[in-house]
Amino acid sequence: MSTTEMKLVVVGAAGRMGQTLIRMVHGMDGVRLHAAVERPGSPFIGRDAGEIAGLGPIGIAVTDKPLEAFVEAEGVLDFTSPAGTVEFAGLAAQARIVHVIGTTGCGADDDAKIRAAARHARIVKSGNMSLGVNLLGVLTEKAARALGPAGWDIEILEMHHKHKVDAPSGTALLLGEAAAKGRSIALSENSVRVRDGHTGARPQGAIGFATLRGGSVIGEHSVILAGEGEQVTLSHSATDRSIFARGAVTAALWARDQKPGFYSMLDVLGLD
Ligand SMILES: NC(=O)C1=CN([C@@H]2O[C@H](COP(=O)(O)OP(=O)(O)OC[C@H]3O[C@@H](n4cnc5c(N)ncnc54)[C@H](OP(=O)(O)O)[C@@H]3O)[C@@H](O)[C@H]2O)C=CC1
Ligand SMILES: O=C(O)C1=N[C@H](C(=O)O)C[C@H](O)C1
Repeated sequence: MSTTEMKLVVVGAAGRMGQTLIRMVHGMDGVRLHAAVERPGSPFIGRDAGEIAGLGPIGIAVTDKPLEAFVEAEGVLDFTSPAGTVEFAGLAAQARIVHVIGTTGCGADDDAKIRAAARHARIVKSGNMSLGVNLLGVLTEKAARALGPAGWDIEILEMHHKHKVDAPSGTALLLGEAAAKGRSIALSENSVRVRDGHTGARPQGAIGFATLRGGSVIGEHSVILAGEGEQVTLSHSATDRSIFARGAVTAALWARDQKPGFYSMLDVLGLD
């Protein structure tokens, strides 16, 4: 068990999650902000990370040199974009450090590269870092298993702020995977992600997704289990982004003492 403060780098430091992470790392025991990174050409390069996050100056200027930041650090907190995350995973592997990935919308090629980086980096990746959503995933798996493969239809509904660029959300997909696991089926072969026009009747056993976007909603997710004459809804509401940042820092501290590999928040939280 490590006893010194863990030195963490926040990438995407000026983003919604980047700023939340800087405030969380600044206020938490056992961790210290080592560096803050944005892409070359960003107007935030050279500015004080604390000022951007609303803390006032903390003496850490935002840099566009991630590898220089990583080699002297122990972990990186990454809520950026799929392309950024693939690049940062390679650099975290070179630096042999922890890489906590909250970025959503990664494709199969991105995920293959991230898993390759996990030969040398300790990577924790999850579509949602909050305790509540990971508990909801466990409950969804149990409910899907208990209700059996047919008879009850599963629909996953999510709503997020108008700036979100990927759909369905990483959380919706995490919940879909949990439902599929409970039913012992592959989500990729049993999901309906879009409906429009004359769709025909609902395929039996499908897991459906519906996406809403608008305003400043941080994250709303419902798993609707629809039977004949009755319906069960399991849901989670995020009211503050600090739930994701707290989970990410918890994951970094946990991964510090693990072997290189690819882990999820279920491993971190002991829920698997
Ligand atoms: N797993 C979880 O618990 C959560 C996951 N998320 C996910 O985190 C991601 C970020 O969300 P959010 O903070 O709202 O988004 P923002 O757009 O507010 O922030 C993203 C930041 O990352 C920067 N960035 C993107 N690509 C790169 C790159 N290649 N190199 C360096 N910096 C880069 C952006 O810079 P620029 O503006 O220049 O592109 C921006 O500053 C999304 O994928 C979102 O779904 C969000 C909340 C919780
Ligand atoms: O983009 C967001 O904001 C969020 N993204 C994650 C997702 O795609 O599920 C997690 C959270 O819901 C907020």
